[in-house]
Amino acid sequence: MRLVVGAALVDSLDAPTRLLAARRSAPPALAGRWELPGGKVEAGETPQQGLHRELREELGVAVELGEEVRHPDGAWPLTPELEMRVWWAVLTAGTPAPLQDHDELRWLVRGRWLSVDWLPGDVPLVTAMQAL
Ligand SMILES: Nc1nc2c([nH]c(=O)n2[C@H]2C[C@H](O)[C@@H](COP(=O)(O)OP(=O)(O)OP(=O)(O)O)O2)c(=O)[nH]1
Repeated sequence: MRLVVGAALVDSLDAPTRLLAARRSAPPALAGRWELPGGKVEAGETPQQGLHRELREELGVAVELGEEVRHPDGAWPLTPELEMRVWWAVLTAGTPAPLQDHDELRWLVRGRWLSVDWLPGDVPLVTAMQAL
């Protein structure tokens, strides 16, 4: 099982109102669907280190991580081969730009966090986040 890490990038850790969604540009099977920015953890990295690296590469930003958005079993199942862990995050430097892997970014207002076409594995996750 390969671990994917994602950021629930919001405007405030205490009272989040806006959530950043990113639209994938590749591969063809996933292009056009929305996800949380992030990616696969590499050998020798902690999940948090991998998440900081992915956010720097994909969006050109630095963040502060908050609490983990926990799944009761430890990680959110994505596919038979992939599972994801997610942390709340706020920007500390930079403005997110679709530098890599994405062709559009969108801040979603709370109450409308499910208004984009998320990758299927993200729907239960974003539903749980919005209910917190
Ligand atoms: N980043 C991210 N990936 C997700 C989410 N939901 C979801 O099903 N995935 C899937 C899509 C991909 O199959 C996988 C993440 O792989 P990726 O291709 O983004 O990883 P990566 O940037 O490390 O790229 P690579 O090493 O595969 O080239 O997880 C999500 O919310 N965020």
